[in-house]
Amino acid sequence: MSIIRIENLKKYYGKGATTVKALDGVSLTVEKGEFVAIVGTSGSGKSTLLHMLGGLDRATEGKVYVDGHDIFAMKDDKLTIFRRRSVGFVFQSYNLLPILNVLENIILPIELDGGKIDQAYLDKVIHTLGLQEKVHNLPANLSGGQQQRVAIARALATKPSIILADEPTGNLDSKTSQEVLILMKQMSEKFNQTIVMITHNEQIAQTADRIIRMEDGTIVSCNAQAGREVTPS
Ligand SMILES: Nc1ncnc2c1ncn2[C@@H]1O[C@H](COP(=O)(O)OP(=O)(O)OP(=O)(O)O)[C@@H](O)[C@H]1O
Repeated sequence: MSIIRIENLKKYYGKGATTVKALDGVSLTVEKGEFVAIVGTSGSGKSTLLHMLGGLDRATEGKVYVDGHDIFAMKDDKLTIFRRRSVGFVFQSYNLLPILNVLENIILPIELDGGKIDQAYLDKVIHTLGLQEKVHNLPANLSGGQQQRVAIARALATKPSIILADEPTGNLDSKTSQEVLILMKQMSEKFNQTIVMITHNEQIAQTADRIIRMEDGTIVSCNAQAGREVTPS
C-alpha cells in the first residue's frame, strides 16, 4: 500500500520574471514501511518537498495524499490535527524541551493531543533506541547522539503515518551519525514505520531503502538500492 502519493506537485515562490520554481512537477509514491532518502544540491527543492509532505506549507499546484488523505483539501485546523497525529518530525537541532526529562519529551506529543499511551509499545521504542537508562535525565545531560535518539522516540511515540527527518545527523560526528542512522533503519523495519529523510551525505543516503535524487525542483532518479525490494504501486 502506498502511504504517500504525490501527484505533479508544484511550488512556486514569487511572481513574474523572479518566480522561483522550488518544485516543478514532482510525482512520487512511497510504500508503507519504506525508508527513503532525498538527496540533491542546495536549492534543489528537498526542504520544500518535505514541508509539503508534512502539510507545513501549501502547494501552488498538485496533490499530496498521506495515508489516503488529500492533505491540501483540508482546512488549516484539520491540517494542524493531521500534522499532530499523522506526521512525526525529526530535525537537525533535536528540538527537545530543556525543562522536560527524556520520558516527558517523548510522551509530550501524545499528551498534547489528549491521546492514550501504549506503554508496551513505548517501552519497546525506548529499549530499541537504548534510552531505558536515560528516561529521567534532562536533555542537557545527554550527548548529541542521545538527544537525537530521544527526538526519534518522540517522533515514533504517536505511531504516525510518516516520519519526516531533515538532516537528522547534521549536528553529529560521522561515527554517531552512522549509529543514529542504523537505529532509524531498525525502527523503520521493526515498526513498519515509513521514514522520509533529507540528507546531503551520500554515505548516509546509502542506508536507506531508496534514494530520491532532486535537481532544480524535479526528481531525476528514484531507484531502489541494490538487493532491496520495493514494490512499485
Ligand atoms: N520562502 C521562500 N521564498 C522564496 N524562495 C524560496 C523560499 N523557500 C525556498 N525558496 C527557494 O526555493 C528553492 C528550493 O529551496 P529548498 O530549501 O527546498 O532547497 P533544498 O534542496 O532544501 O536546499 P538546502 O539543501 O540548501 O536546504 C531555492 O531556490 C530557494 O531559494
